[in-house]
Amino acid sequence: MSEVLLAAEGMTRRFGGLTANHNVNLSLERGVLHALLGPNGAGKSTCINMLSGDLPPSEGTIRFKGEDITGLGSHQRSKIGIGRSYQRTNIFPKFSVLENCRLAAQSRNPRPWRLFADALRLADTVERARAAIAEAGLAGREERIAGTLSHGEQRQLEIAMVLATDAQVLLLDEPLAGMGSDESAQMVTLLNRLKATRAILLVEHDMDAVFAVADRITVMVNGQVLESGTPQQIRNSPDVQQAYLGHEAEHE
Ligand SMILES: Nc1ncnc2c1ncn2[C@@H]1O[C@H](COP(=O)(O)OP(=O)(O)OP(=O)(O)O)[C@@H](O)[C@H]1O
Repeated sequence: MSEVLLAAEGMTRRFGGLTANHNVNLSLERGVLHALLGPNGAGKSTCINMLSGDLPPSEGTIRFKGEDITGLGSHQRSKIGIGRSYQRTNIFPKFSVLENCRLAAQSRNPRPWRLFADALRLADTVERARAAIAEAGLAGREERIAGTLSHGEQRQLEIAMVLATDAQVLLLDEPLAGMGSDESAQMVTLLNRLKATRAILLVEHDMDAVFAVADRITVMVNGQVLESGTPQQIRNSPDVQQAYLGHEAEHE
């Protein structure tokens, strides 16, 4: 049985006269990697920003496990299990891998200012950080200074930081950006592993990777959902082909 964790209903966002998302319906299920595709400016980042709580929708409802969370900000959403990574790497480069993840794990504690008075909670936070590091494929790198990691490892660290918050929904904004083919392949393997127990939304430009890893694909154009379906349905969709060909033609 599918378990819908996060769902957007009629989600709309206007910036002045521009409608960046119009009546978007999207649902993310546990065990499913859902990719969001679309040409530049289609509205993908706006969509992910509304799901993460970084941006309030102008209209529509966002539900987590059936409950209306439209009014919650990103910090509150992180605490209930909705985590996101950003387009640009967002780590503390001078801190170790473990410290980065411990800070992320700590951010979920209800009273972080009591942390140092509470040895048990500290141990729990470190434990969670270590587990996240291992799950993201960085075991053995705990003491490395984050800024000295390779680009690919830094993106893995970003994911480890999201995992350290105990996120059940992962909203990932271009985790493959700037990666070479070996690094991309590793990230694809990692995403495949992570989706078994979580719901993932992946915004990504690398089509090969998307088709290799996605169970479901939604294509946005001009702020609207053009098509949503299995990779096979999307690949064969005349509307999607038209949208992408049309877009490429603009750049010729
Ligand atoms: N804060 C903002 N203020 C005004 N307009 C914005 C803002 N954020 C996004 N937009 C506009 O909304 C539209 C959708 O942008 P968005 O960044 O969501 O697209 P995208 O699909 O993520 O693009 P890309 O692939 O280039 O990241 C664009 O026309 C963009 O200029």
